[in-house]
Amino acid sequence: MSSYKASINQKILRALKSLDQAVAGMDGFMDTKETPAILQMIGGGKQLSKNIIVNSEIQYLLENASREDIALLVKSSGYPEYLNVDRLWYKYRDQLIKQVKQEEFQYKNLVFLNLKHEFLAADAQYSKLDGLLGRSYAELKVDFFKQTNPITKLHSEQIKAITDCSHSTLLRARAGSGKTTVIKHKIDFMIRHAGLLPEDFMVLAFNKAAAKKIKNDMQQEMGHSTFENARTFHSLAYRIVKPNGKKILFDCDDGNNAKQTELVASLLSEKLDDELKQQIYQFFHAELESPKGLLAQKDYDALKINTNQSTLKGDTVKSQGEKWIADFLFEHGFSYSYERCWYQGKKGYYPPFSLMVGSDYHNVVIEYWEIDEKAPVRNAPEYGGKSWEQYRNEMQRKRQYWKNWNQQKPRRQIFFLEVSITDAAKGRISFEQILKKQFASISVQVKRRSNDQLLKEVVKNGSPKLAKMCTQFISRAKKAGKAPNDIQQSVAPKDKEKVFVRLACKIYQRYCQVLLERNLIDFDDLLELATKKVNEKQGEIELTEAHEPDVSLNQLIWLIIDEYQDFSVPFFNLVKEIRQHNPSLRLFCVGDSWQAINGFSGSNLKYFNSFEQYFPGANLLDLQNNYRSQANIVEQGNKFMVLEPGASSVAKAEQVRQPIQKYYINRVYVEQRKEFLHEKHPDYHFLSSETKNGQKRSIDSGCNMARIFKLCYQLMSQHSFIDTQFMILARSNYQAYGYETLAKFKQKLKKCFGHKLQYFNDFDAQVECTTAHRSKGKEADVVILLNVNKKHFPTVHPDNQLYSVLGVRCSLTFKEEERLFYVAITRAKQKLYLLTEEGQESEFLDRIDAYLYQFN
Ligand SMILES: Nc1ncnc2c1ncn2[C@@H]1O[C@H](COP(=O)(O)OP(=O)(O)OP(=O)(O)O)[C@@H](O)[C@H]1O
Repeated sequence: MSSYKASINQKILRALKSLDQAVAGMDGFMDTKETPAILQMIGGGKQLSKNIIVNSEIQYLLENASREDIALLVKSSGYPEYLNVDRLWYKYRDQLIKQVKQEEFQYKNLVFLNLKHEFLAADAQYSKLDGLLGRSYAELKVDFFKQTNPITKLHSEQIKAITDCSHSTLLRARAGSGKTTVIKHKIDFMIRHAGLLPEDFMVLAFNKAAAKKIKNDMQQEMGHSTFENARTFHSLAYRIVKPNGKKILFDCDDGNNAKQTELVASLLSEKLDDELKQQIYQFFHAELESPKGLLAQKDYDALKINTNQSTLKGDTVKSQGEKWIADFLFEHGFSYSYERCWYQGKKGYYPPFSLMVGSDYHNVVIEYWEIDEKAPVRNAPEYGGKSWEQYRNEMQRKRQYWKNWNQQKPRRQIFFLEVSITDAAKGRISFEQILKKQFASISVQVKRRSNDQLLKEVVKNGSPKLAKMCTQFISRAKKAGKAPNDIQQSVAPKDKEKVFVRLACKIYQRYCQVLLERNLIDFDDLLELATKKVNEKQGEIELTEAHEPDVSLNQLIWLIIDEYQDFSVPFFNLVKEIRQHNPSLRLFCVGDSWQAINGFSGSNLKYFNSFEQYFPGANLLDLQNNYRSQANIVEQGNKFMVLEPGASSVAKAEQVRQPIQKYYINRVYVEQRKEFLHEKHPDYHFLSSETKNGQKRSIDSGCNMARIFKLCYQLMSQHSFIDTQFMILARSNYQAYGYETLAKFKQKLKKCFGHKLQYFNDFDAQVECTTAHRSKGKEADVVILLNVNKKHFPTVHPDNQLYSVLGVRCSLTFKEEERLFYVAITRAKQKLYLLTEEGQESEFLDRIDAYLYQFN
């Protein structure tokens, strides 16, 4: 018999004995030494009827055992024969239930009375009773909450978390399950029932906006006007360190490291000897090594499909072959447009390179083919989802397109040059010779620009990017506790990575020196200094500013951490140090392992997955329901993450089930023919132009942005402008042309609505344009996700390979991209639109049910 079953049987027998005696009219008894103490506890000083304990056992029996079970058990256990099970069962059952209910009611009232007056003290006592009583104490607290908040809409699973008082708790829950809601109600509840003050709590959020929202909601929604203490880790560290005299190297405590990047950029330019210039050139010239063999096949495939190569000019292209062409053109002074749109009917065709050679219009087009047409073995392009035959047919169509073009436009001839993987097979030098011959065949002589000129331009174009990469390198190295020398001594990386690591270490060394010389500290230093100071002062640290209520680290009662899945080494060290000196500080962490998306800033899921290891004796709680989104969105989110460990979510929101809609952006037609366009034309607002020297010219050739604006406009117009909240999400801030920030994108989108703008209640408040990363914790009725294309979702940035000495792995990056997509799609309450391009669909789209729609 399993030990579980044995313990149940024992419980039944014990209850049976009590039942027997209760029926015999005896006062209930319990042969345990603890009894008086327990009764004392429940009664809060008063002695309660012993029957309460006994009755809870009887109730257990009545609820858990059938008559047959009992008879069997009695027989097998050699229980006194005078016990007549039938008599007990039928004659006294109802009477006993009534009695039990009545006594339970009294008991509950007493417990509630104590909880009401002194929740924490009572809780400390009662929590020990769990297991001895008929039902769990946590459930009893849920009843208490409901009695004191009769009109609450909160679910029992949420109330359990709200009333939980464990020393360390991790609340695990998926998107939209009400984690933030629990935090707010927990503080509110404890203020009302545990006699705590707003300043007894500190909430740590992962960005400034989230901290501000919690603070505002606590003040306005929950009515605790003096609640101030919701902040980011960096703000906490700042308040601990109070770095008088030292200047802090950041703009805000929001992970925005613009000032740090600026400093690194200045170091890059001030130390620019010839050797460094050469190294920078070498870095941008080298292509990323294929990590085949170092990665599992699946990860390698994902990397190949989803990575770009950066070029000497500073843009990104899709393959190594394209990079070689781009660099060749750059080194030989050709300016090119990458993936310019040429129309095939209403559909766009985007050959990789369009050039103007000795002409004022694009007259040379270069294609790079990813198959070997002549090889006997018909290998399909390695990645791209097309068979050899499909690819070949497409090549033929494209060739025909240029033939037709030249026949139809004899005065605007296009030279169509083709190179392929066959030409690339013998390496870069041989490939460049072939390109030279191609140009010679159309009578264009090519000449390499001077070294000086090339170095100057590459350094100028590449420095901003390199500065960002070095900043990232420095920050990762610091978080990993590695000094420049440690890194240089570790295993030598390969080629491009080697050039980068050498360069980055040089800058890192200089960066540390400059910080010392200029008395500066950065984000990472700040957290380290904070931990040291808590140690030195043994936690006796005041956090407050003039107008705020006093908050001292050692007097805090509850530390609440939101988005705990993004916890990192420096955060853990700081929390551990604070608790060292305030050991009774309760820790309540909430998070979702499916939403861990901050690996790039050093967060590590180990703190979430092994919570009990880091906080021994911890209590783990779960929320299963999703209250935000309509059922289909919840189910598609679950489906997308099906291979990830952990429970999925159950839809609870009462909204109409609707399909997820997918749109091809390249099927949106925007009128751009001058003869049809005038200010009143409906498409006019979607186009973008700039005026230079009095001349108006389009900045959106191919109307790539116009299509996005038009589709967003059309989709948003399906909903009420008065009260709908819209969220437009992009993988990164960069869009295109003049819309290099999402703020600018929003300004333009606003203009697209023309006179219809008046129908919005407040366009700026109702429409949010942001990145998938920044959308975490937010929600909207309607979400439009842009660019659900290859190389965007997922963006497995090839640069990640450059940080492998610091433990960064492509496979981990890919997982993080999946989680980012999950975050993005689960922001939607009612409607989710996914915008993609035909032929460029993200592989993520295959993993959810999204249906293709189109506007006419
Ligand atoms: N019991 C409930 N009944 C109805 N709505 C609820 C309930 N709990 C939370 N909500 C609502 O569900 C939505 C999601 O809640 P909340 O933002 O707290 O979830 P979350 O777990 O923090 O989400 P995420 O992790 O995705 O940021 C909010 O609109 C909130 O008001």
